[in-house]
Amino acid sequence: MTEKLKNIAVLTSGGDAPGMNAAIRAVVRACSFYDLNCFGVYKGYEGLINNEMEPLNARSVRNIINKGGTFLKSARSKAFMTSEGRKKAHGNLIANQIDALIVIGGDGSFTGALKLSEEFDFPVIGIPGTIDNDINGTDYTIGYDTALNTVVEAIDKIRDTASSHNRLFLIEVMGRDAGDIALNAGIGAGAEEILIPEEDMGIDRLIDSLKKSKKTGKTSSIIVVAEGDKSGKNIFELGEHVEQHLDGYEVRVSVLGHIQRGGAPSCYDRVLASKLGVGAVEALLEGKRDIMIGIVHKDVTSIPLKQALEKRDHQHDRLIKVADITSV
Ligand SMILES: Nc1ncnc2c1ncn2[C@@H]1O[C@H](COP(=O)(O)OP(=O)(O)O)[C@@H](O)[C@H]1O
Ligand SMILES: O=P(O)(O)OC[C@H]1O[C@](O)(COP(=O)(O)O)[C@@H](O)[C@@H]1O
Ligand SMILES: [Mg+2]
Repeated sequence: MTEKLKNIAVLTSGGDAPGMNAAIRAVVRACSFYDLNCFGVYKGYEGLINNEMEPLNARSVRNIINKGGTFLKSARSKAFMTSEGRKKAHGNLIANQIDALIVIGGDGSFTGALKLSEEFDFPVIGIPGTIDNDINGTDYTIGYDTALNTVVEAIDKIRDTASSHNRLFLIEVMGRDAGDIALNAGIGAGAEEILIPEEDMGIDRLIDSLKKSKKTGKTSSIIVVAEGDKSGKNIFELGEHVEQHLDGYEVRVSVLGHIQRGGAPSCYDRVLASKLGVGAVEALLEGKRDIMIGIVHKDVTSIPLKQALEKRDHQHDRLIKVADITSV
């Protein structure tokens, strides 16, 4: 593909993540460096279907490395889930003489990109951008580090109230299917208990554990609950259950919500995004396609996009033990 590679398109898709702008910037500037044309597609796959794209040059991406969100905007596109939608999207790529598409997004976006490649033999590259960190084959996804820092900062603040009022707080963090944010931010913020989607702790064990830690002299407690936890109760029901079964604490529930997705990216996310953006363009120049560019032990790596969507070995066990030990 190297000889005919001339025009690259880039889009951001799915939930926005801090560092997406830095990734777009790196893609655009790598194109400029290697003398390729870069087109920015607005609103993810929705914009691809509606032909909302324009050329970007090195100056189009000035002053965005420090900004959260994505200036290309993002979308969850229902139309792209249909074969008619994807046909339209492909038609627009061809009409604009695009040779390859770089998709910055999460597992859903990669599934869509893979369909584009399989159905129309169109070259795609994925860059993992999601706060969830739920992608196989990369140690980190863009936005995850920033989200962790945001969550820890928020929990630190809630801890002030928890300890001043001898309260137990249940704090819901994002992560529909992945417990990475809950587990890591939970350990970082010193939570007593952490509930994640990958492991059902069971409500009885939770109550027992809270009773035990109360006996050791704790006067307040923080329970971090991932959005997708498998306790079978939503966080408010869980709060009521805990209040009914545990003496001596007032219980409060706090749902952190979308503050976790916003804000200036951390330095780690900016550097990660820059490495992956450059890596994506260089991979295309090397003739690679249908891969995800990731980071493994500090090295920029590539794996087939299909593999990026496989169930990952999240290695939560060690962290769960660390959480148990450090919250004793
Ligand atoms: N099975 C699928 N087939 C085609 N497109 C998909 C599929 N799953 C997701 N997509 C596209 O990718 C978009 C983003 O996926 P989503 O799961 O919302 O976010 P993320 O990429 O962050 O996981 C969806 O809105 C849809 O347009
Ligand atoms: O913003 P929305 O549409 O409510 O989506 C919320 C979901 O988006 C996320 O923040 C990010 O998920 P994706 O990266 O898969 O889009 C999840 O943690 C959360 O469940
Ligand atoms: Mg996802």
